Amino acid sequence: MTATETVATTVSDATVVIDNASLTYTVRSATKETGPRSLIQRIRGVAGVSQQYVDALKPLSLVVRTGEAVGVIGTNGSGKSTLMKLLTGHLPPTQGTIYATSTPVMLGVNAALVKQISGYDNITLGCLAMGMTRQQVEEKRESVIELSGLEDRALRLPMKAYSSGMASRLQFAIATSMDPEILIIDEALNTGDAQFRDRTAARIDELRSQAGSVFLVSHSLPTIREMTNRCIWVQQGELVMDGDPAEVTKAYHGYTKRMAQKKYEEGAKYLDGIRQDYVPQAVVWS
Ligand SMILES: Nc1ncnc2c1ncn2[C@@H]1O[C@H](COP(=O)(O)OP(=O)(O)OP(=O)(O)O)[C@@H](O)[C@H]1O
Repeated sequence: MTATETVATTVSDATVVIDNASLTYTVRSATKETGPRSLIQRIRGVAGVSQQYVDALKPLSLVVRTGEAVGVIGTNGSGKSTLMKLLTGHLPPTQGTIYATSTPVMLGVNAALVKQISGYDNITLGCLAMGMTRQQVEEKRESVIELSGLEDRALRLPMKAYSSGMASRLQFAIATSMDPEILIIDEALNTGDAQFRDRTAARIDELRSQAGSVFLVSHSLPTIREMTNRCIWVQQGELVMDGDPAEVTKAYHGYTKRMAQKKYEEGAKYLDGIRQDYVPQAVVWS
């Protein structure tokens, strides 16, 4: 990294501003010490626990503007989910600051729906949990049902009887019912069928056109190309590329292909080249 590009940030068009934010996890684990001394120390809480630090995200800055659907790619463990958790406020950054015009709504594999109650009841609960009034829930109910694409018979069943694709459909319909200004989709599309993917693509376009922003974390490069208009590549906790989805996914594929062929040295060199070309952003308020 040789230079830093200054990004003038006007409040009028930015939905998310990440200003030099990083995240280090602290992992505590039991050590393998044995013997009477270590037992006493353990009881006293002064030994037997070691602490490790994982730099999941190195300091990064990013400005996302209205109308952008940002694809987030990177190999396993590269820091994508950690970045999304910072955006939603599930984790505070170790350093730096994150600003958002409204709280991002996360639609992920773990989105909370209650397995024991029916799809219909989950619509009510989910919408209420997102802050709707009873009247707003009733007004939205039909559109949520329609977007989910689930039939009356399925919606009457407890959610524990749903396939993962059916659950994803319902999660998606509930999470987007509030027209969130910032929507984060973390791998939730992987379980859906073609019809669900088409509905999702249409809904993403709709949200973007209402001056919102969407983040889409996915390992599927065609999905990223199809559904986003900007793509960031996070690798080993670092933002290494940011740009047109076709270009970024092509470069990423160049890296993963080499690694899959066990050309590790060549892959590392290739990644270094990508890193060198990336001009990090620095946020300056104007
Ligand atoms: N709760 C945690 N405690 C400690 N380390 C963690 C925790 N969660 C993630 N990590 C570590 O942080 C790094 C980034 O993980 P993260 O889940 O953000 O990656 P990811 O890009 O989303 O991966 P994947 O594609 O596999 O979902 C990894 O090294 C991971 O081991």
